[in-house]
Amino acid sequence: MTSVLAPPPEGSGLKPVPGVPGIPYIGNTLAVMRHPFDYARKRYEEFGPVAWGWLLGQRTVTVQGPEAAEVVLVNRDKAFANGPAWSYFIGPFFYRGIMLLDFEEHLHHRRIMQQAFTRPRLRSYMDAMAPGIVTGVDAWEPGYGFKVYDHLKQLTLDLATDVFMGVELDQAERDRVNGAFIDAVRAGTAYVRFPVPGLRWHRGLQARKVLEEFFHRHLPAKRRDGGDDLFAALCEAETDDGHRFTDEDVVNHMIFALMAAHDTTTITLTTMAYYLAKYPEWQERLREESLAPAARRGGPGLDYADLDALTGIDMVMKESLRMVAPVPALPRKVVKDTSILGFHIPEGTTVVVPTLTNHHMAEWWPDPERFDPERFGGERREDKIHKYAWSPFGGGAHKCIGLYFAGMQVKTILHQMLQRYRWSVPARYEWPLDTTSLPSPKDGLPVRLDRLEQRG
Ligand code: HEM
Repeated sequence: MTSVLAPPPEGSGLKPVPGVPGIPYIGNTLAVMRHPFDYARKRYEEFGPVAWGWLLGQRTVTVQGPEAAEVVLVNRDKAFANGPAWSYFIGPFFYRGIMLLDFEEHLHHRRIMQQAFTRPRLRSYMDAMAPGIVTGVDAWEPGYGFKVYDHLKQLTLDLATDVFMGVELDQAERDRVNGAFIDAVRAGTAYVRFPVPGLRWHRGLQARKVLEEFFHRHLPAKRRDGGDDLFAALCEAETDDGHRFTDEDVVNHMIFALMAAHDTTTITLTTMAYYLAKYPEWQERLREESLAPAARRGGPGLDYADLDALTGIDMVMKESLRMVAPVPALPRKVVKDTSILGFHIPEGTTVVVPTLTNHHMAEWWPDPERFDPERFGGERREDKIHKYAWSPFGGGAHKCIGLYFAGMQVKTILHQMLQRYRWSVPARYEWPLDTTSLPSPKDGLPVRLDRLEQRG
């Protein structure tokens, strides 16, 4: 039954937010998680861009389309806060990560962190990352049933240890830290959200302790010796007016950055691999493009300067991020009464920008279910229809600080995959995408992987 979220203040001229809330607390959570696209479409047809319902135990307003996304993400009114919204999911494990800070404090940290993502820094991360990518991809064993998602997840995790931490670890310590990191990430999606020994939430809390102890132990040497890794960069980062991170800040930001970078990059690469398997003509086109810098230089490597020339990979990456946004929804808590597109939004409400489904709205994207990288190319540039139509990296003050890093890492890995292997899936294969947490293929994306003879 339709009901309104809250009556707008008299004389405000605002409209109440409509919706079908469902059973209190439970609401439509299962439908949203299992069938996000159908659910979003139906809701939009019935209520338009702003509607409410119970979601994950909270009164939640979901805003659809780029116009409403812009209001929330740009946040001119400072009415939408990240910390209280994201903390509900990941707070105990990613405590004081930059995405969980707000307003002045967030800006202060962001200005310092920006120093770790400058062009020269990115260039040196890329140099540090390249050998690990070559070795990691080259070690894959061709054959049938090669699980792309699982292998990419392992590769990006190994790279995170090298490029993010820059600490020499023996295998046992590497496994211990990687295991703790995986437990911390998993804990966010625990059903039992309090510490019962042996269950996810408890393991997440234990993992947080392991990670804190690890980074604190290595911090003095990092501060002293520096390096080409993100850990060193955060230790050294300093704004023009002399602000730096404390030891606590560095540890909190490292733990958060590992999480922010790992699954997102893995999902992007897996989606690209999936569509390139389904559309072999695109795979061949990208392979030719990838072989060009290799032929020029006489080796399979890639320079930072080569990245811009990989226009096909860039279009496929953008289209893959449109088809499957790795961060499917951006939650915010309303910290003072405000409005979105003329609707009254009371303090205390949770607001969600559903990036995953926004990218499939027929109102903004022609033939949205079609994989069509050319929509990002030449004259078409369909993303230009609205600044927030394509927003896999979010927007506003919290826009992904690692987006260039992500582009660099994704393109470098794909470049190596294209030169070494051809991969394919059976003609009618459709991947079973799990959307109950961050999107990922339930079957790990099994492909037939064939090794190519190296040219050049
Ligand atoms: C394709 C890969 C990636 C995607 C799709 C992605 C997506 C996002 C999104 C949507 C946000 C904004 C969340 C919000 O507004 O609530 C975000 C924030 C962030 N991302 Fe990424 N990300 C990616 C890769 C990375 C990488 C590689 C790094 C680090 C090297 C990174 C570090 C961060 C950080 C630190 C924030 C918080 C920024 C802030 O709050 O100021 N991300 N990311």
